[in-house]
Amino acid sequence: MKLRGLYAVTDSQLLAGKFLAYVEAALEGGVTLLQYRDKSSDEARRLREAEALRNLCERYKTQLIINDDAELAARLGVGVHLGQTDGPLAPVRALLGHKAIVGSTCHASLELAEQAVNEGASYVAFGRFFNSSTKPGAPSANLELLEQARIKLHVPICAIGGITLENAAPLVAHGVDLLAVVHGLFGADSTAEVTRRARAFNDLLLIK
Ligand SMILES: Cc1ncc(COP(=O)(O)OP(=O)(O)O)c(N)n1
Ligand SMILES: Cc1nc(C(=O)O)sc1CCOP(=O)(O)O
Ligand SMILES: [Mg+2]
Repeated sequence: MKLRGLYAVTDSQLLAGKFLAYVEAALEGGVTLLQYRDKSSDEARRLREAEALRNLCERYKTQLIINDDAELAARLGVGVHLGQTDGPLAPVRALLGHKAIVGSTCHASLELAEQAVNEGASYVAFGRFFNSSTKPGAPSANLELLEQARIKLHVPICAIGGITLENAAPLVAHGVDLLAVVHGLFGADSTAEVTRRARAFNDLLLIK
């Protein structure tokens, strides 16, 4: 299966009080991957919310990815996204099996990306490409990196960090398959606007 499209990433603060309504609005507009990103240590809430997202994703035929937490991903039978400080990829690939989606943060490094692919990553994520209010301190990446990545790597390429409808087109033109977005999708003032934005991201990626 070729991974290409909008990669919606949740944010617990931004979505407080409207979590499932906004996520469903995004799914309504079309989401290829949905990442549950919750940096809290409230395990009971994390399990509850992740289960609710898995049910929603099943209804919309969207793939759920859990950020950071391979154990939770294994428990739910879904994918996982790991950063450079979230532990090694190979044992997680072994835990989740060959069909699971396992993503890896590679910042602006082709070397990290090649290593991730060798360890079994399903996609590699580069960023941040623009200023991000969600993660202002993330290291920055640029468009030239994407051209080299497109030539060297044979897995889907994900871009993240400050992506909006206004600045995403050059990323797509430089070969990005997955646009990972928090604020540019969920920082909307209505569910209707979230759905409109999701559709517009898909239009940018020429996805029906
Ligand atoms: C799609 C995607 N790309 C990058 C990240 C960042 O992962 P990481 O560096 O582990 O940082 P946290 O998100 O865990 O704070 C991501 N989550 N998703
Ligand atoms: C979670 C995350 N990781 C990043 C990286 O560069 O690795 S940037 C980022 C935040 C993405 O949120 P927004 O779309 O609101 O900028
Ligand atoms: Mg992480």
